[in-house]
Amino acid sequence: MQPSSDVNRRIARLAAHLHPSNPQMEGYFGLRRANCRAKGGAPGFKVAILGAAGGIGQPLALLMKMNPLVSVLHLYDVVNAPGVTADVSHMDTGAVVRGFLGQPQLENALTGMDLVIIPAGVPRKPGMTRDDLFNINAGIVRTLCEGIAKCCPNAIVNLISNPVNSTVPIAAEVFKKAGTFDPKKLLGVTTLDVVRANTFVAEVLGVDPREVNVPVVGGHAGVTILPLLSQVNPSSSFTPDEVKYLTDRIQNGGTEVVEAKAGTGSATLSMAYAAAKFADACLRGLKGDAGIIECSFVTSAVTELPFFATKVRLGRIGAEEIFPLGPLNEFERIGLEKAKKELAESIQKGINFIRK
Ligand SMILES: NC(=O)c1ccc[n+]([C@@H]2O[C@H](COP(=O)([O-])OP(=O)(O)OC[C@H]3O[C@@H](n4cnc5c(N)ncnc54)[C@H](O)[C@@H]3O)[C@@H](O)[C@H]2O)c1
Ligand SMILES: O=C(O)C[C@H](O)C(=O)O
Repeated sequence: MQPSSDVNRRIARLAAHLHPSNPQMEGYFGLRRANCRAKGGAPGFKVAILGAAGGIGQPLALLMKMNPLVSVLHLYDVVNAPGVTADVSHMDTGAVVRGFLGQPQLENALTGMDLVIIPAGVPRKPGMTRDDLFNINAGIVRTLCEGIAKCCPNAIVNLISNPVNSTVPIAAEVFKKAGTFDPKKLLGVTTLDVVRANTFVAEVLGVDPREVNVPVVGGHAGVTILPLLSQVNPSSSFTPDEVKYLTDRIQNGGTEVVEAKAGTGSATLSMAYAAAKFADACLRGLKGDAGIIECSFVTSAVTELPFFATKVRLGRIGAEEIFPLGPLNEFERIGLEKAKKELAESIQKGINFIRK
């Protein structure tokens, strides 16, 4: 009799021939080498990226594989998941990586996850608004959220797919229909607006962007992106021309990238950075770290709208506290009214997509 470890090794070798590059893929029948490896024993969280083979998904997978709070990383896409999974899984960091390809593997990708990050969907081309993506992305987000409701209803969801002002209401309606909606756990990712605001404000002030924090409230499209320059930390003053320049640039930062990429997509690298920063904040909150505050588009009573982005405190159960807008100046009050008008329509459009 051969010892069973020898037999297993032979089976693994044979399987590697048949399935040479995909030992981490769902459906691989040999030994799961990555799953078998000792991982240094660090406890961590299970994170899934849906749309992991895309422009955002790939660098985000890389950044999440580098996050020491992640113990298991599931990479799901309808195309190219095996290649991205094989590639990322060779990084010598702690997280175990597994790949999942196509709808039949969605449930296994989601089961047991603590955090699900969704960058699945089509990006803009020059001349398009984010709302022009609604027809394709709304259906994608609905399907993925139905999977979350079924397989990991307690997971925190970070929703990146545009138009965020509508996809977050879509996700909320899907979860309500399934009876799993927890408003604290559904977070629209607006971190890129804050990242851009910090960068552009730091340029104007001539300081290091890491020392600047600009609250950006409202939503994630055009005039709904409302930077509160009167509340910049550290406290700073701007001329009216600077306020106008900065507000326009922050509101149109996405379009600036879409135009520069000239038809090949929208922000992917800065977005992956922003998504990884936000996901890390969520994980630190889950772990019990205190004082984690980020802006996010969430279910909110801060205005009369059902969803709104403001600063939130992230904790063990998600967005545990939602902060009010704080004092606004006249320019910001006018901006807020414009933002609310557009937001109301985008939110309703998302709700109607599921209810009607
Ligand atoms: N919230 C933000 O700040 C922000 C910033 C940048 C981009 N975005 C949005 O993120 C989305 C993705 O952008 P990108 O540049 O990565 O696009 P991309 O086309 O490069 O990648 C999208 C990925 O989603 C996958 N996908 C499509 N349908 C899917 C499904 N049903 N299930 C799983 N995966 C699916 C595609 O196969 C692709 O790999 C776009 O909607 C874009 O507008 C949001
Ligand atoms: O602008 C886009 O379409 C992508 C994203 O929302 C962004 O702000 O970069």
